[in-house]
Formats: sequence, C-alpha cells, structure tokens
Amino acid sequence: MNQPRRVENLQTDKGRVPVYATGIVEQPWADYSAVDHDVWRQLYERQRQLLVGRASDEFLVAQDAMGMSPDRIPKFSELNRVLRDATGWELIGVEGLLPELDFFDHLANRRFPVTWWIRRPDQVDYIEEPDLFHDLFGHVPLLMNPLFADYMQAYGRGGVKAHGIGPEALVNLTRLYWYTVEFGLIRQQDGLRIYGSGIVSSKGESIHCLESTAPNRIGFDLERIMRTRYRIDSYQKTYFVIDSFEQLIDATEPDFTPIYARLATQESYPAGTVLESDRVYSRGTGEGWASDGDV
Ligand SMILES: C[C@H](O)[C@H](O)[C@H]1CNc2nc(N)[nH]c(=O)c2N1
Ligand SMILES: N[C@@H](Cc1ccccc1)C(=O)O
Ligand SMILES: [Fe+2]
Repeated sequence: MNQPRRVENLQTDKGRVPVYATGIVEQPWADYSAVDHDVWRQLYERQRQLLVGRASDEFLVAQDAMGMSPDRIPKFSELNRVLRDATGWELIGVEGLLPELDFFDHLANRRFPVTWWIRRPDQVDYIEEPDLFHDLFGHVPLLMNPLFADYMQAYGRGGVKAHGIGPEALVNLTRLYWYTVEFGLIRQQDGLRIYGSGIVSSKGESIHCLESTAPNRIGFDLERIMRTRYRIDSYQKTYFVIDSFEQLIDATEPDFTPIYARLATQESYPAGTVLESDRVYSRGTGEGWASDGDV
C-alpha cells in the first residue's frame, strides 16, 4: 500500500509524529530513546523466557520466523519485508485504538495497525491500552502463520459486515475476538498452551491463565463465546480452548447473519459462568474475582 500524503505533524502527549489523512502514522524510529529501546528489550526477553512451555508451538515457530531483535525496537519497514513474503500482511503505524470500522477495514485488507509508541518503564507490568509491545510482540508473530493470517482477514471482513448489521452484532463479534485473538488457549498433546495476544504480552497473565485455580477453562463453542461478557481491567474469569486453528476457521466460516439474529433474542452470560453444556477443562474457584465490571 503506497503511503498516502502526509497531512500534519501531530503533537501527541508522547511526541510529534507525522499523521496521514487515513490516520496512519509513520514509525518515528529515529526518535525512540535509549529508554524506549531498553523497555522493548526488557519486555521481550522476559516474555520469551516465560513463554517457553506456555506459548503454543504455532506462536513460538511464528515468532522465530518473524525474527525480531531483542536489542532494539524493530523497524516496521524491515518486518514488512518478511511478513509480506510470508502471508501478504503488512504493519501500519497508528496512534492507538481506531474506530471499529477503520480497524476492521485494515484487517480485511491484511493491514495490522501497530501502535507507534512503547510504554514507560513504570508500566512494564501493566498498561491499560495497547502499546507497541502488545501489538508487535503479541499480535504480529501469528500473522506469519498462514491459517491464522487467513482467520484475521476473515475476521476483518466479518467486522465490516457486522458493522453494517448493527451494534449488537458488533458486540457479539468483539467477544469472539476477545476470547480467541486476545485471550485464547489451544490444546496440545502436552497440555493447554497460549496463543492470545493479550496473554503473551502480559507477564502476570501468561502465568495466571495456565496455572491459577481461579479461572474457568472451557472448550471453544462459537455462540457460547459470542454470548459471554468479558473483563477489560483484570485477568479473564474464563479462558476458551480451541483444538486447532482449523477448528477456529471452520467454526467461523458460515454466514453469521442468522447467528446474530438468534443471539439478539438471548441473554448474555456473565464472564464467570459455567454451563451444563460446557466442555469444562477446569472449573474455576472464582478466587479474587470482582463482582462487577463485565463488558
Ligand atoms: C475488535 C474490537 O472492535 C476492538 O475494540 C478493536 C477496536 N479498535 C482497535 N484499534 C486498534 N488500533 N487496535 C485494536 O486492537 C483495536 N481493537
Ligand atoms: N463468517 C462470519 C465472518 C467471520 C469470519 C471469521 C472470523 C469471525 C467472523 C460472518 O459471516 O459474519
Ligand atoms: Fe490486542
């Protein structure tokens, strides 16, 4: 995608960046400070160590294929050469969260929006919004996996379609993103493993999601997930487990229009729910759960 014309230098609270008409930001790589690069290195090395034995084989293979350097914040332009050859995806720089339709349209065109700024040293254990580390370390590697790359584009197309159907459909579809792309687990011969970006980019949740007795771990069920509310400010109460990316692709291939219509007549479930019909890998103790805050 040829860069659209530059319209202005946006003064943000994190520095001046060139912003294009489409909201795409050019990565100001030369402006990253030594502190920025050190935060990247610290987070990268800590997560790489934590994820051995915890992340899925697909994630670890994809991350090695992506070939990011721990020593400095990677250049989007360098990663794009590798990514385009592998699956036709490319990264674009953004300021932060985009309006939903913009986000879906980028995914539908195999463009993944990556936040251009990285968190401060005092935010290494928790940050309330996606930064460069969450997007680049968490989301980008699996775009090297052909199956997952297809799923992400299909999701984007589904998002554009859901946006046209209405706000409830968008809520249903966002839950699917949350419980797969962000916080998904996958079953392997040697146990449950992580593929969700929100988990792999978080030290605490990488440990909690597999080792804590507090959360439920339940087998993937499309409509169950689309009815289930989630948490945005604490560890998840429930993690959903797929058997494979093929299962995810097969389950989401059909037209969702009748599913949205059915879901509109049904109640949603609180995040900590366990149903009789659930395939329960482990039922949580609920220890430490806040009673409110589901979205
Ligand atoms: C999938 C869901 O709509 C979600 O809230 C979107 C909205 N906008 C976004 N914008 C950016 N840049 N990155 C994201 O992950 C999202 N997520
Ligand atoms: N098949 C879904 C779109 C979709 C594809 C892949 C993942 C999620 C959603 C629809 O018709 O709306
Ligand atoms: Fe994310």
